[in-house]
Parts: sequence; structure tokens; C-alpha cells
Amino acid sequence: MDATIDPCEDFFQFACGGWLKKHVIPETSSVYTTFDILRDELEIILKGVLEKTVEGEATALTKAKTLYKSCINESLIELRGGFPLLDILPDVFEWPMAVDDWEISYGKKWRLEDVLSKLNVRYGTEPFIHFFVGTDDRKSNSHVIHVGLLLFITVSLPNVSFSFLSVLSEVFDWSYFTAKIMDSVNLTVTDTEKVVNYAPNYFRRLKLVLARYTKRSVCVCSCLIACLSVCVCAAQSLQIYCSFVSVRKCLNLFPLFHRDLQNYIAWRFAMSMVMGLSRPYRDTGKAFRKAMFGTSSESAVWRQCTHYVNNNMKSAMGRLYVEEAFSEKSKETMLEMIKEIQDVFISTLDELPWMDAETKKAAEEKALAILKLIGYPDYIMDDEYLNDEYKDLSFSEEEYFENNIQNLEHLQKKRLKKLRVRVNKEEWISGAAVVNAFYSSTKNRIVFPAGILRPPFFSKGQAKSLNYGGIGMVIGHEITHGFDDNGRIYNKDGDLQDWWTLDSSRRFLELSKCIVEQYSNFSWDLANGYHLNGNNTLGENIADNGGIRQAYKAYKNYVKKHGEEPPLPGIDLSHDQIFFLNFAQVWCGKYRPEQAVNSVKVNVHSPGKFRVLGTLQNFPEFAKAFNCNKSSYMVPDHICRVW
Ligand SMILES: O=C(O)CCC(=O)N[C@@H](CC(=O)O)Cc1ccc(-c2cccc(Cl)c2)cc1
Ligand SMILES: [Zn+2]
Repeated sequence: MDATIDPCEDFFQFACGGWLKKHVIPETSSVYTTFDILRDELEIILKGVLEKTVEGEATALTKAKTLYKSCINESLIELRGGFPLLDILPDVFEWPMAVDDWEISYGKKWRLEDVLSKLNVRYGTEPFIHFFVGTDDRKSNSHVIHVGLLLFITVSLPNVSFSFLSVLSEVFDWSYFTAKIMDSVNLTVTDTEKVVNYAPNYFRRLKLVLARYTKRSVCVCSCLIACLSVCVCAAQSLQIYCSFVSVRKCLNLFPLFHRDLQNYIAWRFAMSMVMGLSRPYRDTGKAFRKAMFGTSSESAVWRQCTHYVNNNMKSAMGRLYVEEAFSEKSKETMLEMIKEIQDVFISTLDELPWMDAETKKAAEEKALAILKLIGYPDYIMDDEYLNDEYKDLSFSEEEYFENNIQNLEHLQKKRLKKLRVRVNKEEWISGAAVVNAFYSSTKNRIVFPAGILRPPFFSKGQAKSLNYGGIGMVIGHEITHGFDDNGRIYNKDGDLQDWWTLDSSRRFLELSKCIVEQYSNFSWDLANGYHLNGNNTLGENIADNGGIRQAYKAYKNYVKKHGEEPPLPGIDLSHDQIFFLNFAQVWCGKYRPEQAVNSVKVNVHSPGKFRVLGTLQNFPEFAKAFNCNKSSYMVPDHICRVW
């Protein structure tokens, strides 16, 4: 911290000033916060367990270690160059600009539906169309096919059946495409199959694009030549202006060919696969990464590989991590804290003047119904179960690229198979070796993986003011997600169903607007002065603002029940102040300008600094704890509050 800064003028600088002076962003990172340091420390633990040979361990664990070895086998990966990718390009209709006779050998039988379905199932790559099986927002115990784009989701639309999926019709055969994908997992789909379209506007525009691409054929070329010659002779006889228009019109008619689409598709496929190839191939993305994130070098290979194995074998890595670094006792303490904070959320409902009794009752029922997952799922401790999850995978230490292909197909098929299976509300979506926490609206569930149950968030041995300002805040944040602008439209069972009275809904939207404006007013010097996007970050800001209030109240309740804690040595701050200090220091960190610009555009979370400032400005208990007077920056004239 930097005690020379007035906490009432800039609490982020007060809490993090010392940290900022002592840390430099590594060349391999685009952002570097306490959060990222926790993730780096976790990866070191994973490296340690992956390098250990253990006789007689479950085969799943050995497979994880084999996969890791194949990934760090740099000399062999360098030796193989780009061949692993070149060898599979024919399987995805090749790369037209890289072969001479594409029209003859591929163009004739090429169909967009064939190449997109193949890329989806075999390689988990989805240019143009994101097609996936997910929980049905309206019937959260069932799965349903969704189509859309990865960035924006419009949940409110009704499910339609395929035959009515008007988007892309004429230029794209949905039934054929879907049948090809679902056939890969032996599932049949008819035209009456339900589908959720998450991006109607996108598909409307995509249709216009695809409509312009035709098969290259002799007749098209001759018409093109004819058209151009008309333009030329017209040009000779008429004014330049007229000829310009006619040539432009002509060029607009200029037919685009399937090969152009395939070039784009092959490029996107290659982009997603080069990280498994030798350095010259990986370096093709260097300039792009520099421009987007500001990083000038890749992370160490062992880091990339622990990250890769952890993402692709969540259960096996969760097992290795939990055995190495998680203490069971944390579970019961967490359960107590969650119960306390849940009770605070419910008792706080009475304070809210803007919500009517009927809606408060429904909110209470939803809060009480929240499912809690802490640490890790028990099934990963069972060798039999664990081995079964990976039974179809067999890795080789010499074939990292092929191992990855296996993982891509295995993961995609595992998800597609769920279409006819009920949603398992007990199944963990996140791994245990993850420094994060989650709320699921269709499961009405909060999840705290083992990876986040460590200092500064949590430790059995550390002061309660640190635990409540750390993990207590995260617990409140996750609970409040069930009541943010998106979570609130799901009922206690996780179904999309409006349980609000019109009046309370209106009041909620009014109060949310205050938060939108408050965070939109923040301009971020690191991002060339860009303002935050108060709409994209609204859900996270509502969750942060609810979380801080609930966590602090829970801490005060704790003190009321068990008495003040003994002061911490060497810090002349009260525990109330320490609560806020630990809360803020979670977000001590630095961003590269490129990443700052990128995150303002796409991150649903506000930058750490504004998460701290925004929440504390809205929370008078903070001003009280630091005796701030009215005119200080941390005490605005008007505060925003929803929960
Ligand atoms: O992945 C990232 O970089 C975002 C991390 C991220 O926010 N994860 C959240 C996952 C989610 O949104 O439910 C979980 C979470 C983590 C930290 C805090 C927190 C702690 C202290 C002070 C403040 Cl203002 C916020 C609140 C929630
Ligand atoms: Zn959140």
C-alpha cells in the first residue's frame, strides 16, 4: 500500500501504491494483477505434480502427464515443423491459395455445409456459425441445439424448430448441416428439432454475404468477360463518369467464388492450429499478439503446457491439484460463510424500498434455492470414474499436435452427445484447479473451485476481516449474479421465467441505470482515455456492489457474535479498515495499453481499479471506516444502489 495517499481521495492508490512501485508487467503478460499472480502460482504447483512419476497411479493421471510431456517436447515439435497441419488440410478441403488445381480436386464437390460440419465436429473450430448443444434456458433440465456467434447472445427469443429457422435459408441447408454434425454422435435430428438462435441479426447479415459466393465455373467467367467488355466499349463511347459507374456496377456483380470462402475458412483453421507447430509457425501470430495485447513474447513453454493440460483434462488436473494443495477443512468454513452471506442477502431485502413484497418473497425463495459447489467434485477422487472420463483418449509423448486433435474431437463429441440427455445439475463445468468463481443462471448455482480458496482470498489461519473482504466479497458477488440484469430473468429452478411485478422490474431498471451511468463516467487513462462501457459491465458491477455490502455486513455480524479480532501486528489500521484494504488489494495490478483498450471493448468485468473505486463510492460504511468527509472523491454526492 502507499500510506502517503489519502484513502478518502484515491483508495486504489492508497491500497496498491506500494505494489505498483514494486511490480513490472512481465514481457509475456498483457495484464498483471494479484489475480494473475495467484494463477501463476497455481501453474507452478501443477508443473510440480505433472513432472512427478507416481507408480500405480490412475491411468487418467498418467495420460495427463503424457500429454504434458508431448507439449514440452520442444525439440521434436521444432523438428516436425508445419507438417502435422499440412497433413490434415486435405481433410478440410485444403487451402485453395496453397494448391494449384483446387477447383478440379476439391471445388467440384465442395459444399459449405460439409466443411463447416467437419471443422465443428473433428476440430472444434467454428468459422461463420457457432453451433452447440447447451442447456435450454426455458427448460433448464433439458439440452437444446443453439446457433449463434461467440460474442453476443440474445436470450429472449423463442425457440424455433429447424424448419422455421429462416436465417440463411436459400444459401445454407440447415437440416443437412445439422444432420451431418449430429450423425457424428449417432443422433438423428428432424426438421421439428428445436433450435435456439442466439444471433438473429448476425445471421440475417451473413446470408447476404454468403449469397454472393458462387461456384466458379466457365459460364460465370464468360459472363464476367462479356460484362467487362460491355463496360469497356461503353467507356469508349460515353463520358468517363458513366463508364466509372458501369464498371463499379460490374465489379459489384463481380462474382465471388467458393474458393474465396474456403481460403477464409482454411485461414481461420490454420490460425487456431499453429500454436501446436514449430516456432516459425507460432511466430506468425507475434505481431498480432503484440498489437492486440501488447505482449512481446510467449509465456514459457512449461507454463503454456500446464495451462493447456489443465484446460483439456480438468478433472485429472483437479485431482492432482486438490491432493497437493487443498485442505478439506476449507469446505466447512466456506459453507458457514456462504450461509451467513446468503442470510444477509435475504435480510437486506427488507431494507429495499423499491421492491414490493411479492417480488421480495420470490427473491428470497430464489436466494434460498441456490446450490453451492465448493472446492472440487467428489467424483474426481474416484479412480474408476476418472479413468472412464478419459477412456477414449490415448496420447503419445511424440505427437503433441495429434494429441490436441484428439482432445478437440473428444470434447466436441462429449458436448454434442448431451442433446438427448437431461442436464446433470451436479456436474461441475469448471475445473478445481481454477482461480475463479462462478454463478450459473440455468442451474441457480454458485461454484468456488479449490484454486480460489487460498490467500489473500481465504485461509483458515488468517484474520476474518481478510477472509470476509476476500472470499466473502466473492461469495456475495456470485449470489448477486442471480439477481443482476441477466440472472434476474431466471427463476429459482434456473428457468427463463419472469418472477417480478411490473413495478419492481421498472424500479430495478431505473436503479441499474444509475450504475450504468456511474461506470460509463469512468475514463481510463491507460486505454487512451476511453470510457468504460457501463452497459456491457452492468451485470458485474451490480454483482460487485451487492457483494461488498453483503460481505461487510456478514463480517460485522461475525464480530457481534465473536467479538473484535486481535489487531494485526505492524499495521495501525482497524479490522474494518483491513477488510476494505484486502478487498482492494485483490485488484492491485497493471495493464499494457493494448490490453486496456481490448478489455474495455470485450471484458464484462470493469478494470480492477474501477471495480474498487466504483463499489466503495457507493458504500457509506467505507467512508465511515476511514472517516472520510463529504467533499472527498470517495464520497460522491449521489450514490447508486440496487441490492
Ligand atoms: O477473470 C477475471 O479476470 C475476472 C475475475 C473475476 O471477477 N471473477 C469473478 C467471476 C464472476 O464474474 O462471477 C469472481 C470474482 C473475483 C473477484 C471479485 C472481487 C474481489 C475484490 C474486489 C472486487 Cl471489486 C471484486 C469478485 C468476483
Ligand atoms: Zn461476476
